[in-house]
Amino acid sequence: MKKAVHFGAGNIGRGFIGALFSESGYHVVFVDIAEQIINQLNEEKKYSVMLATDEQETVTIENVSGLNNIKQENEVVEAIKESAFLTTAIGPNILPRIAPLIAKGLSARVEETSEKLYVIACENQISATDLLKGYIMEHLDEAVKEKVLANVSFLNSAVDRIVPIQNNQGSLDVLVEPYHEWVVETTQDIPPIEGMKIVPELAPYIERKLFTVNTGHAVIAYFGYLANKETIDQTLADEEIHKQVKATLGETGAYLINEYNLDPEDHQKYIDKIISRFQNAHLHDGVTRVGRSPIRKLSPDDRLVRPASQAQKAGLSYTNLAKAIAAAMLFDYKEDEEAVKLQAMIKEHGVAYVLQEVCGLAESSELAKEINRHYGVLKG
Ligand SMILES: NC(=O)c1ccc[n+]([C@@H]2O[C@H](COP(=O)([O-])OP(=O)(O)OC[C@H]3O[C@@H](n4cnc5c(N)ncnc54)[C@H](O)[C@@H]3O)[C@@H](O)[C@H]2O)c1
Ligand SMILES: O=P(O)(O)OC[C@@H](O)[C@@H](O)[C@H](O)[C@H](O)CO
Repeated sequence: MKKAVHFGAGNIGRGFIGALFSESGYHVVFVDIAEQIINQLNEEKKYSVMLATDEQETVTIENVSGLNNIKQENEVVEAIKESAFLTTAIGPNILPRIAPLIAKGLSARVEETSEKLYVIACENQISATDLLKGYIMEHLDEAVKEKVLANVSFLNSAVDRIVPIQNNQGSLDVLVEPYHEWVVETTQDIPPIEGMKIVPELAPYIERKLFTVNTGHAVIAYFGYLANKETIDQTLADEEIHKQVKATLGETGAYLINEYNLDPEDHQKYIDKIISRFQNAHLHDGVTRVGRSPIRKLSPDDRLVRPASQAQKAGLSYTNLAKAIAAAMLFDYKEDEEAVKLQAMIKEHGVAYVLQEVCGLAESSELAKEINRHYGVLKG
């Protein structure tokens, strides 16, 4: 049976990418540090993916197993040697940590076979696979690098499916929204995978996805958190926040339409569809999950700062994005390591310092001034 090795047996790993490989006739080897999930995958050899709809349709995902990347390095290397695809859904910050083991696997593989391997990072980050490739290259010597570059294709991608934190401790089953989109950038002929869409240029797809789905999500999460809401759908029921989301997506929309020559009517339909996805009450998607890792979300190329600075450059409105950035800076959720770090930075050095160090915005920039103004108002 064909094999795919997937790093990260979490929500997107089991609920989306791993499921698509299994449905496409692959045996999926999940690699993770979560011992319990790995043991369960090896014992149960299957799990269910349930759709968050009234009917709760369920699909059984079979041909799965698990490996622990800390305790089973050699087995992971073997799996990399035997696989046609290597994918990740582990979080952008974790990619540098798994790179040494992937490098080891690729080194062993290219010594034995010149069969193509496709490496695809499925993270919410622009050029995540290119970044992963860079981290891997740091661990390869020159001769091996050449072979890896000849036999391994590194493909960027955009992934879209809302998978909340699961409320079923001890079970491998995953509740997911019905909608999904996986776009992979390549001009090569690659083995077909159910649900994978191939495009020659990813930029319009990933920017449209990140700056609509993830920007909208972030706005709901940060304003919802400030308003003591628990879930995304509950927050969106608040009229003021709903208006704020629409206004912010109006700003990212104007930038996207301008940048990628999108049809404004089609883009409005895309926004409406996404807002309806956020309203799915079956998901119980927490504002603290969606707002997680605020330092990552406030970085220059992510869902808030990049569309705001791009809009500013294009002479478009960015005031609602600036307000959302200010709300993100007030996310003081104690169980989120990055939120704690961000609050400590603000307390010690002030907002202007954080805008410079985290968001890459000079104090003198109009955008930084606008964010600072909103921060003052929101903080009260
Ligand atoms: N959940 C969603 O709705 C969604 C949708 C699209 C994209 N994404 C992206 O997918 C990625 C994963 O998100 P998720 O929601 O599935 O997160 P998750 O926390 O459910 O899954 C991440 C998995 O990675 C594992 N992990 C963490 N550190 C590791 C390490 N050093 N070695 C091996 N495994 C490790 C964790 O144990 C966990 O099982 C993120 O980049 C996220 O932005 C998520
Ligand atoms: O995964 P993050 O932390 O980058 O973003 C949180 C959510 O916006 C995200 O997981 C969405 O649910 C997902 O991107 C939908 O496709």
